[in-house]
Amino acid sequence: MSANGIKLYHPTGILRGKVQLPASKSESNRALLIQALSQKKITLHNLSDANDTVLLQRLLHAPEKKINAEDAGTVMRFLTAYFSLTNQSKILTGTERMCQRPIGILVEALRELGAEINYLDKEGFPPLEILSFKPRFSGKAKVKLLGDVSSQYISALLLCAPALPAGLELELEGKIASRPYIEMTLALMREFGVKAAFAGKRIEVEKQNYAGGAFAVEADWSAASYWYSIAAFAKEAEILLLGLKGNSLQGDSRVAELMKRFGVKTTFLPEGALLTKTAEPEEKTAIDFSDIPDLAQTFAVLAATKNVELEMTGLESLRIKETDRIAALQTELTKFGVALTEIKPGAFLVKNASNFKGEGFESHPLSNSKNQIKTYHDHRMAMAFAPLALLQEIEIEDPEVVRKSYPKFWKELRKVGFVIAEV
Ligand SMILES: O=C(O)C1=C[C@@H](OP(=O)(O)O)[C@@H](O)[C@H](O)C1
Ligand SMILES: C=C(OP(=O)(O)O)C(=O)O
Repeated sequence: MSANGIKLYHPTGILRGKVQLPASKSESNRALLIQALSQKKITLHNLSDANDTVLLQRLLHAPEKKINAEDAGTVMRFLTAYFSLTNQSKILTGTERMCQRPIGILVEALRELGAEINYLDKEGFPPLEILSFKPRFSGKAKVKLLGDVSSQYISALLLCAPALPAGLELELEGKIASRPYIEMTLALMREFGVKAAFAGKRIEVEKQNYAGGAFAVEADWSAASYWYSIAAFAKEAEILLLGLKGNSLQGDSRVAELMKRFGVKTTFLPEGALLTKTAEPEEKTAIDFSDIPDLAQTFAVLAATKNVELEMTGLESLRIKETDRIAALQTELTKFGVALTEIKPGAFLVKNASNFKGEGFESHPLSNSKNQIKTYHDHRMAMAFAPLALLQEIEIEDPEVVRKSYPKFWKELRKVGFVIAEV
């Protein structure tokens, strides 16, 4: 699909079928980094087909000096640590947006460890020139860094830590954002025989070698969230998300419990997770997104158009993702008469002024002039708004954007009856 835009709708609102999810890009990218750092043979099964993963796999072993991480945050941050600490001289850049996403906290930590890194444009942002690594610590390296901007800096350092001459001790300062992603990193390290101690705000990793072995990447829970939203919007839904398991390394698996409040039930079957629409949403609820930032857009759009008053906290990191997700949501939700209002720093209230009760598609205030969704180079904008096609025909700009995490998204929508055409 290489259209400027697509229009989509669902003729019946009744959804039954089996759906394929992508494999987790977060797990895939950690596993790929561990594989590159291990001297033993590591076999990875079910790697994600997300562009973020395909890209990392290629760039880890690319002979070129100039490396382009495109719009992939984990790729940019993981490779910065990897090239620095394995002493590979590289120039690391990305899209225009990537060059506006901060990386100073990670670069500072790497410099303290002994990496020579220069900023090629703006201080604190890509592009970077990575020159050399001369360890500055004779014993265990100790670094303090802020934990409230991006957990990807912490994961990047942890993944490379076992290869440092005498291990690493990280002391996290401030709030720890996206904590489940740090836990996922440590779990993946453990999977390959590397132990770490995470107590309070201190994480310690001794010098160790990654063991060989095999690992199968789980299905992606962040991607699953759009299907939950689809189930909530449907008149009737029974959707089987193939391969999705309850006991997951991914923090975003919390979507299963949270979506009960929006009337979607999950039943774990041997084949995957069965989503069933059982009720209409609660009228008012609150969710803290500090641990689950990638779910924020899913819930904001769902609450907004289902007339749920939703208090969203822990949104501090949303302005430095693929786009300023707060601004993007505010602009697009206004089209539905919904305000996303800041009530204190990092906290927002979703409130629908149009009194729509979510009862049916004809009565929805979404009028033809308002049904064009802009996506701002952000895959999650496209996927979070797509379920609105169950209410009325909508247009989504730049459908290709989903390739970052879920290239087959539109194909899977078609399988359960969505009608999609290029515009
Ligand atoms: O480590 C990871 O795989 C990720 C961590 C999170 O980023 P932050 O730690 O920057 O919030 C998340 O938003 C991103 O999609 C993936
Ligand atoms: C924020 C995301 O990705 P990244 O930070 O890795 O670009 C995301 O996938 O929503």
